Amino acid sequence: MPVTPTPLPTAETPLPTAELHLHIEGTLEPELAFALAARNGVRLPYADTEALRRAYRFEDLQSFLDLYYELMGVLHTVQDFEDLADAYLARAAAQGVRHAEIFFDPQAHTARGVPIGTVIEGLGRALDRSEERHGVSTRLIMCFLRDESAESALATLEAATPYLHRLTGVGLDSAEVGHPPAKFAEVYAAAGALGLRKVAHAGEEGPPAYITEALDVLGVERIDHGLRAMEDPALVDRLVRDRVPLTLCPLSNVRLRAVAELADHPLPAMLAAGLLVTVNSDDPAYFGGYAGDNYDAVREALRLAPEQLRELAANSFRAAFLEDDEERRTRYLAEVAAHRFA
Ligand SMILES: Nc1ncnc2[nH]cnc12
Ligand SMILES: [Zn+2]
Repeated sequence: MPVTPTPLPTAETPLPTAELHLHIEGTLEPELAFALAARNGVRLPYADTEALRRAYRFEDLQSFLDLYYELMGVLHTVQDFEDLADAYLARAAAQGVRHAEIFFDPQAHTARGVPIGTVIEGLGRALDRSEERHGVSTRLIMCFLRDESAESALATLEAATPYLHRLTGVGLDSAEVGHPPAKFAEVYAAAGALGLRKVAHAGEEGPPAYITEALDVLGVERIDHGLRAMEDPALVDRLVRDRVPLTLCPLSNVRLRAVAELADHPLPAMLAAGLLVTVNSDDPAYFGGYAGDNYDAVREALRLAPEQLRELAANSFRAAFLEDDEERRTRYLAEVAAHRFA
């Protein structure tokens, strides 16, 4: 019987990373959307996957969110959510993701009559098998929709209490401008009292003051995006001093026109300022790439050096909610340090 030699790491081995800013509903590829639509008898207002892909032209965050919420109408059963998460984990693993902290938007499903238990159960099934199937460790973060009421967020946290063992933290997403973090002070305090970790989107389209408010009023430990922090030097000093991680999403920023083009992205300036920045994919099915694609794109457009890419990857593991498994964090960091680029 011939023995298959263990392949040596090749130049193509992807950089090992943690993905910390990923909306699972934003991983719904057109092919899976049509398959689930057929399975659930849902009619999509697009002729085929190509017609749907052609709709992926966004003016801003809201124009994306309109399609994002429409398309998730194909998700109904435990199996649908399991299939969605499993497909993401397979793609992420192929691009070097070793650890994924996954956002989901329960209110977008409960508003359509899908119980929160269906969502968490389905995602949980995929996450339970992720290490064995894909070699990816996972955490689950439940997001509140900031353009819904504070009462709705509180009711969502209450509805999630039977599933607390599945949740690592809470987040805040959806339309940012006009919905400042302080609106959600009560639900964040309640989540903290339940032992949940706290993150929030801030400074994607909203002003730097929303970042300050998320830190001061909500007590968040990481800022999702934080792109506009650079407009406030005192805030940058604070974020550097307190080692507050920022989960940047470069391809998302271009698609949603937060930056004109990738070459204009402030990521190199943020690294140079000493900020703990990470690279993530946000909604990869919509924005043209998964985690590894985002690393490849910034490497090329911003001419990042190997040590800068390793720094970004190391930051992702430093910023991960891995306090319950420091041994794993150390192992991942060693993998990053040992990584050699082509
Ligand atoms: N980039 C983003 N900003 C805010 N909410 C979101 N929900 C999904 N993607 C988002
Ligand atoms: Zn996001």
